[in-house]
Amino acid sequence: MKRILVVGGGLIGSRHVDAVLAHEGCELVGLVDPDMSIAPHVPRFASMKHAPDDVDGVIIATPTGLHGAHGLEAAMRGWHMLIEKPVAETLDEAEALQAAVFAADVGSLVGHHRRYHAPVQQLKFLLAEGAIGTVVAANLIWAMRKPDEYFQGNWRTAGGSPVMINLVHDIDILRFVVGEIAQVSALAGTALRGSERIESGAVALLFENGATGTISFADTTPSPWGFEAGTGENPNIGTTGQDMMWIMGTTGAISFPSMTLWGGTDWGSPAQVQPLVPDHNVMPPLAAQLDHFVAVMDGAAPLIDVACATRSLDIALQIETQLIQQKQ
Ligand SMILES: NC(=O)C1=CN([C@@H]2O[C@H](COP(=O)(O)OP(=O)(O)OC[C@H]3O[C@@H](n4cnc5c(N)ncnc54)[C@H](OP(=O)(O)O)[C@@H]3O)[C@@H](O)[C@H]2O)C=CC1
Ligand SMILES: O=C1CO[C@H](CO)[C@@H](O)[C@@H]1O
Repeated sequence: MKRILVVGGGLIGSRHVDAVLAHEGCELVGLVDPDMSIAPHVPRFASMKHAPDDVDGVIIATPTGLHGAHGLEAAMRGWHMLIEKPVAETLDEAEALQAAVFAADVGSLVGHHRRYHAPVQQLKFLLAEGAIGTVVAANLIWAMRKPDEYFQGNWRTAGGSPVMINLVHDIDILRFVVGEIAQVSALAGTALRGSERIESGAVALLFENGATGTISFADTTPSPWGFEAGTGENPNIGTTGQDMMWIMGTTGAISFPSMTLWGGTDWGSPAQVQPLVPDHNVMPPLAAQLDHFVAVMDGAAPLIDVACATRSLDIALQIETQLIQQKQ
């Protein structure tokens, strides 16, 4: 039985609390959050230093700017950690965390939970085995209308750019299924909410394997296209089941999450849909991620540790920096 502490009890932290309570291999030590009125049904601590020492693993679900400090504190106490994405706010913080995790010899996992979706894993496998030949291009959309209250009176007022909160997930799945990203070029859309925050934009990508990609993103449109809408993964976000990622290769193409596989090599006849049975999640990705965290605590290789997640952070920061520079 693994003793798990959750730090941060907001939108995602409360889902982690529920996942830990539901996991038969885990026992919830409690929740750390300065607001002692939330989650009164579980043991509560006002800060990490008030938590007991006999913790096996900590789930860090605090605002992004606190991930680095909370991760260092967890490493100093010898706790394995699952840190929400992005792994940290800056590359310096992520690198310091990487060094601390290594020095403390604790396991680390970063909450890019989309990697646990069965269709994402199937897509990675299909591309690797050449189901569409050599990948030439990947196009992705992440667009939804976030409620204005989401940005009011909290850390997201300043730090709520969809690049750091949402696109970092999309960047991570592109890295996971297509390959490492070598270069990015980004254009910012006009902000409509009257804040300095980035709200929308377009990104061009060059992968190390020579493929190119595009991302179109916005948090200001009630669009049907985005990972959450397409897969139904987030209970707070409506599901449309629409595709949001289209990948093209030398012998075919595939769209996600419908996993519609197209084949055809000749411009004289239309591409044909090929038979493919999409894989389905056997458990919610957050539960699968927790299962994997238990395995990591027992010595398994993490699917995405601090070092790997730092590469997704790096790409997100490059995009964010270009967008901010255009607004100055
Ligand atoms: N993987 C995923 O699907 C998701 C990941 N995330 C990531 O998780 C992180 C949190 O996001 P989200 O849940 O939306 O944010 P919330 O603001 O909803 O939750 C953060 C919580 O942490 C609390 N908190 C602040 N300071 C501390 C502290 N020192 N110790 C303990 N708790 C503290 C906040 O309290 P208070 O409000 O009083 O400051 C709040 O309750 C972000 O990094 C985000 O990118 C977010 C959503 C989904
Ligand atoms: O990480 C995340 C941040 O918030 C989103 C909602 O706005 C989630 O859907 C997403 O998975």
